[in-house]
Amino acid sequence: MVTTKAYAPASIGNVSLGFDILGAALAPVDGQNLGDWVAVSDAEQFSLTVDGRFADRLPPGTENNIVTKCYDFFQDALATKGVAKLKVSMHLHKALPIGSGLGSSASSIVAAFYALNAHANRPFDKDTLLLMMGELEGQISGSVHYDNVAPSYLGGMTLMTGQDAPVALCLPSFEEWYWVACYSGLSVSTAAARRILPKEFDMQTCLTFGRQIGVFIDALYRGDKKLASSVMTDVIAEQHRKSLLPHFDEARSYAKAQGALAFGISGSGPTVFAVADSLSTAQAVQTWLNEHYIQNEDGFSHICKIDTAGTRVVSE
Ligand SMILES: Nc1ncnc2c1ncn2[C@@H]1O[C@H](COP(=O)(O)OP(=O)(O)O)[C@@H](O)[C@H]1O
Ligand SMILES: N[C@@H](CCOP(=O)(O)O)C(=O)O
Repeated sequence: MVTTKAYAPASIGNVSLGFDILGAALAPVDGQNLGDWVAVSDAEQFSLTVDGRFADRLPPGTENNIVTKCYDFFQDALATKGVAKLKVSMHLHKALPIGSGLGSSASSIVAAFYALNAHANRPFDKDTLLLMMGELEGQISGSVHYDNVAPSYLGGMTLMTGQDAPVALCLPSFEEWYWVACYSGLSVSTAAARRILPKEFDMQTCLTFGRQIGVFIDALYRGDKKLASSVMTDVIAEQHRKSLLPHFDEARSYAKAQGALAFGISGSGPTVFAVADSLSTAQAVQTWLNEHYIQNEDGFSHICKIDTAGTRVVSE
């Protein structure tokens, strides 16, 4: 029996300054995995099995799992191309908590499409796959956005173009930066956290948003860490979402007092992230978050670097 297994890393959507258009993939510095994996095996009949720390939080019923929806979507796309359907079963290892702000649904979606495409000898190119991933992410979160699927798939820090090809651009990132990600253990629905946002923003906010993105990209390319971190603030979502995140303001105050370069909500939360330029600062922030931000036994934190590899086929 041939099996293809793909791992897709967790990601930080928005990275504070780039609502829906900027994302970053995460790799814990201790070498642990932080992401879901999906295996595709030859089989006469489709089935989906699940395991992993957060498998019991998935909606009951195979048909309600986003991985099954990816399978259906992929088969339809093969049919449109005139390619025979795949005869496979799938297995999801659900390591990321649902509604965490770590791109949990994106991780499952990306691992599923990547494994299906690899198993089928890669009938779809990168951009076509990314469009499929975005479509499925949109089905689950209320609107199509690529800031989790793109970094999880491509690795690194990615900027969305709004085009069909290329869907996303890979940006440089600072190798020296540590990214502390702390999940509180609560669940925040991305769809609900999107519904509470205003439908329109004033001129000043639009100008700040555009200026920040422009300055950030320029600073990344010139290697100007100070300028890059100075524009990592959120003028779109944070003020509306932080009421969903107990101890958010205290966490930021502590992180900044310790010397963190930036602090914000990861995706729609409740995970928060801090950027530090030394391991000792990252560790101090992590210790505080573990003691004060985590709310229950589901919570956890990791000190990460940017995962530059993105989704990959892994062995059994
Ligand atoms: N494999 C899966 N991984 C994550 N969520 C899934 C999966 N399959 C179905 N779901 C459902 O999709 C929704 C994802 O919620 P969302 O708030 O977008 O999570 P996240 O922000 O962590 O991606 C939840 O209602 C969850 O039950
Ligand atoms: N740009 C999206 C990102 C959502 O990320 P998630 O990890 O919470 O699904 C948003 O901010 O709504």
